[in-house]
Amino acid sequence: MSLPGVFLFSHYVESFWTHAAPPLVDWSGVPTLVLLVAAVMVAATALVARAADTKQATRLPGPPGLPFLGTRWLFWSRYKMNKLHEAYEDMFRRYGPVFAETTPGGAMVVSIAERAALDAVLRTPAKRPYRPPTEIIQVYRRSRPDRYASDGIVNEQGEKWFHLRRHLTAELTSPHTMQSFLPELNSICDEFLDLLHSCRGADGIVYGFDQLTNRMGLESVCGLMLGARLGFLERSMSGRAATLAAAVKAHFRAQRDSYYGAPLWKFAPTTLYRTFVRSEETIHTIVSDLMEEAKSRSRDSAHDDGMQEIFLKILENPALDMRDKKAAVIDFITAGFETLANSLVFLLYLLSGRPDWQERIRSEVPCSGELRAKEMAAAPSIRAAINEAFRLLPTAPFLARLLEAPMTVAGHKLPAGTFVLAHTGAACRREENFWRAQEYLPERWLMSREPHAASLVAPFGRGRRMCPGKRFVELELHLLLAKIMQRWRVVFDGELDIQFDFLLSPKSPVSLRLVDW
Ligand code: HEM
Repeated sequence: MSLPGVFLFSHYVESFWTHAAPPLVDWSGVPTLVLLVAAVMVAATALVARAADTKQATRLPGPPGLPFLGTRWLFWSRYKMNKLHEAYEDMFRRYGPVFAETTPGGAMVVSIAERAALDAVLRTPAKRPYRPPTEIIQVYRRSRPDRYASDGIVNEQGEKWFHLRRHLTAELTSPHTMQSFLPELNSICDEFLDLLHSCRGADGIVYGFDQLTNRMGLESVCGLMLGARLGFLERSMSGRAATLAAAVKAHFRAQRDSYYGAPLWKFAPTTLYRTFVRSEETIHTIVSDLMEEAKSRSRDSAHDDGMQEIFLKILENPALDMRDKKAAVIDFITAGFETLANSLVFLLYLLSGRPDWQERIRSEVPCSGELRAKEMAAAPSIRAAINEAFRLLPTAPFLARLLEAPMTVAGHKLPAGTFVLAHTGAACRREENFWRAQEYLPERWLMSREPHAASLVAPFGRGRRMCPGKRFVELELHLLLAKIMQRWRVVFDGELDIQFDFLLSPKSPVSLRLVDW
């Protein structure tokens, strides 16, 4: 989720609220006027800060911070919250490849897009890497000990995180599990193509392509985690799938707004906090139902196929609390399905500008039928196309870390505990790191031209907190691309509008054209 998106996390405040106490005072009686006054003050200070923008000197370059607001005022005035990727590009232009923001609490957040500094931060081996958690998730989950025994694998730290990671991800990251899931994955991809076919107009245009890819993401990640097919790819989707997809979207947006917006949700049950709670509860209810259904199916039939493996291993693991098992399935599904769907849209969008590379892929894959490891290994152009899409347009464009030890970055000494955003996506688009860096050139992965800083491409993160879904995603994207190219060439008219929903996402609805060869 990270996923910075998922994984751009707010500053960690350890004992923000106690576990048992309700997180929020009920301020329903507080006059709206107080909030209005606060908003006016915020706007006024933002204006003052703009005037001060050029005057302030900080140890690291960066925009000036204000008391109680830090540098967040920028995201309420100069920049748009749903275009944060552009905001960071602009700040790198203004302040250089290493600059600092400040949180409303006064903590420093250092953004890095410089190669040597990124290597220093991401290559430092850490046994329990600390990725700052999303505060709103943490606050909510700690207020519900009936449902959550921990903050979950995505947000937990230290030994608790290590325990969850060890017991929850061994199956998911194993090549053996992925190989046994391959036949099922082939059939999920085939069904997705049938759905695309049935939604295509006479001109080949598929309207709402992004929503269909979300359904594919749900079907495959739920299939992987719950060991059962759930019907998200049937022609008319159940209300449940649509509700789950909408809840996950709301969940990500609320995380983004809780981090970059006014932190009023910490003091009153604002609309933002209520929206977040609603989305988390909707996801919890639906996933609980899905788990119950999957459990009764596995009781009724003796499965020993690849599909059942992950779910049953998690369910049967005595080292895990039942609440952690449920939270894990929720976290895997929320971390997995939209990241996968967005990555597919970005990949096809970028490839639409390279009809020659589409032809090349088509010439390397068999005309039809199930794809096995052998056929996949024989199509290097597919891997190159995927690598290049992850380089140029990763759905998770930066990674969040807390430095474990003091470090010198671009000549500045950062103390242990500094919150760092490693902008691998921005670094990959810099000319000093890649030859013709702004262009989609899959060929660079088959015959590299200097500069070629391959280590900067980190769409799934780095080190021990790296995405456990990587192997699965790479397999699925490979299959999907091969199968789509077997059948159609992809045409995209115009530019794709991209926004920041705590992940880089295509602005919905997306239309693209699937043209028969
Ligand atoms: C294209 C798809 C995906 C992308 C781009 C992606 C990206 C990421 C990134 C960047 C991180 C943070 C890594 C770090 O901080 O070093 C992460 C973590 C994570 N991802 Fe993914 N992910 C994807 C799909 C999935 C899937 C399919 C699953 C589950 C089946 C998943 C589950 C997780 C979990 C549980 C974590 C937290 C791991 C931890 O903190 O130990 N992701 N992902």
